[in-house]
Amino acid sequence: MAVVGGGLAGALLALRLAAQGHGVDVYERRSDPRLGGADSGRSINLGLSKRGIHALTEAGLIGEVMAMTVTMAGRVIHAPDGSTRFQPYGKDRGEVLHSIDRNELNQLLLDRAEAHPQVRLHFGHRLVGADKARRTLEFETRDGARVQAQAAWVVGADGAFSRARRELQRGERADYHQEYLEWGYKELTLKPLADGRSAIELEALHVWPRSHGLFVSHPNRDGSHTLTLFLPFEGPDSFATTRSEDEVRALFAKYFPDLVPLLPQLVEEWMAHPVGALITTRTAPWSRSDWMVLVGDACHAVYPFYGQGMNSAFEDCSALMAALARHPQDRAAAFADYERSRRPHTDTLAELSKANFVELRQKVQSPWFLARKRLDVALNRLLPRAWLPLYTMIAHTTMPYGDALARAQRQERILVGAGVGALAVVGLGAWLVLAV
Ligand SMILES: Cc1cc2nc3c(=O)[nH]c(=O)nc-3n(C[C@H](O)[C@H](O)[C@H](O)COP(=O)(O)OP(=O)(O)OC[C@H]3O[C@@H](n4cnc5c(N)ncnc54)[C@H](O)[C@@H]3O)c2cc1C
Ligand SMILES: NC(=O)C1=CN([C@@H]2O[C@H](COP(=O)(O)OP(=O)(O)OC[C@H]3O[C@@H](n4cnc5c(N)ncnc54)[C@H](OP(=O)(O)O)[C@@H]3O)[C@@H](O)[C@H]2O)C=CC1
Ligand SMILES: Nc1ccccc1C(=O)C[C@H](N)C(=O)O
Repeated sequence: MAVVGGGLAGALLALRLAAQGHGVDVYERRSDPRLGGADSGRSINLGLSKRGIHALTEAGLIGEVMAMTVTMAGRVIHAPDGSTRFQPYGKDRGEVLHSIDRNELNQLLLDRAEAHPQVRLHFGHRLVGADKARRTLEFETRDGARVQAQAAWVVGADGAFSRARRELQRGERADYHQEYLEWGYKELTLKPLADGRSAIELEALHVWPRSHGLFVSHPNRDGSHTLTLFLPFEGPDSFATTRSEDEVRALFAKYFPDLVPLLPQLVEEWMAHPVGALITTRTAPWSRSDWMVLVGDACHAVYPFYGQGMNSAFEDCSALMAALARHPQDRAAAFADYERSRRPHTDTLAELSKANFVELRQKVQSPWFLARKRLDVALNRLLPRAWLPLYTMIAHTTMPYGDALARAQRQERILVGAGVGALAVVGLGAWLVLAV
């Protein structure tokens, strides 16, 4: 069988399938990232949380992966006046996120996959076509040659701009919805101090929320942080209007003055680094007969603001493996079962990811929002089984995303009901006092 895409989900799934006895050919468009080189990917680092941890545990890799991470105990919010405020990610040190370099993680997964005798990796192979009737895939290699491969069945794990999805849907009654965010992103590096210490709190995700831009940073083990600036593509103070050195300096002086002394290479990095686009996709079906099935961003790309893209892609691998185990004799039924049980929840994740953009940009500075967060954590400490904040359920449990949202909405209704009740009691009390 074949896996298209040797990224995060593709490499993990290859390993899991090989462990079940499948012979797996992995086709990856890039050259081998372990050899370095220009197209070995960007330096994005990612927040690993419970769902990803669970899937990596199933694959027996969690020990090695954890050794590559930096703990993020909470968010540090940087206000425009330079003051900071810490918001923990959960009720205790067990409820944290883990920052990991995507390239390092990908390389580890590829190493482990390649070490399995049942796995063969083919780099520099870009999927360009598929013949569903003949069960063949067509790839373009680095030198522009076309090669064909026969595959008993195929997993499309080729990311947000998936070619496998396009091929799966060709000539079918299929849905595809893609939404672009009007904001793009650019990565910058906040280097460690001369003595190797981090210039800002290491064990946290940092956020600089502004009306017109948002910086988020993930820590690295060497004390540096990868900063991601989210900014509108067009309009005033946008990527379109920030092109010259003076424009870059002016943007930072206006919105992020506290970052300027920490980024001596700001202008050089700004000029050298690309602006990335962000999309949300929804698609159906996720599979075709017993031949092809999609996982990860290929079937549900989400905005990165909840930090769940990779985690949900890894969770897909677990869900697909479980569905295959439930239907050992009927792969088509396994694919359909996987999609049925999973798609409503990844649809919910897409909405949650959009909502967290608003939370990070606007809400995190509101006193009302912060009080509400604190109440959530306090109730969770008091009633650890009965009361679970939404963030806790998404980041620190494997509860299906849709169930987590429904439960959070029920809790919200209880809180509103209790608030209205409390107000009514106070009001009644006041009336009685006045009436006597
Ligand atoms: C700025 C940013 C921050 C993020 N932060 C987080 C975070 O904190 N936590 C989190 O969980 N997620 C995060 N994500 C999301 C995460 O990166 C993705 O969800 C994750 O990489 C998806 O994994 P995947 O295996 O589905 O796809 P990918 O990891 O993209 O792998 C797809 C692979 O397929 C290959 N490929 C593509 N086309 C072809 C083709 N035609 N033929 C062969 N191979 C092909 C690609 O080269 C790639 O290697 C973030 C994303 C961004 C952009
Ligand atoms: N949800 C999201 O919005 C995002 C998710 N991601 C995820 O992270 C993964 C890796 O990220 P990264 O290495 O930065 O990926 P890139 O942004 O470098 O994209 C990888 C490839 O996808 C194709 N591509 C990029 N943008 C578009 C577009 N607008 N329309 C069509 N094709 C496009 C290009 O292929 P070609 O050169 O052949 O044209 C590009 O080389 C992605 O595969 C994706 O799954 C990444 C960015 C955004
Ligand atoms: N990975 C990201 C990339 C960009 C923006 C935010 C994130 C986050 O993970 C935010 C985190 N989940 C938070 O809620 O604080």
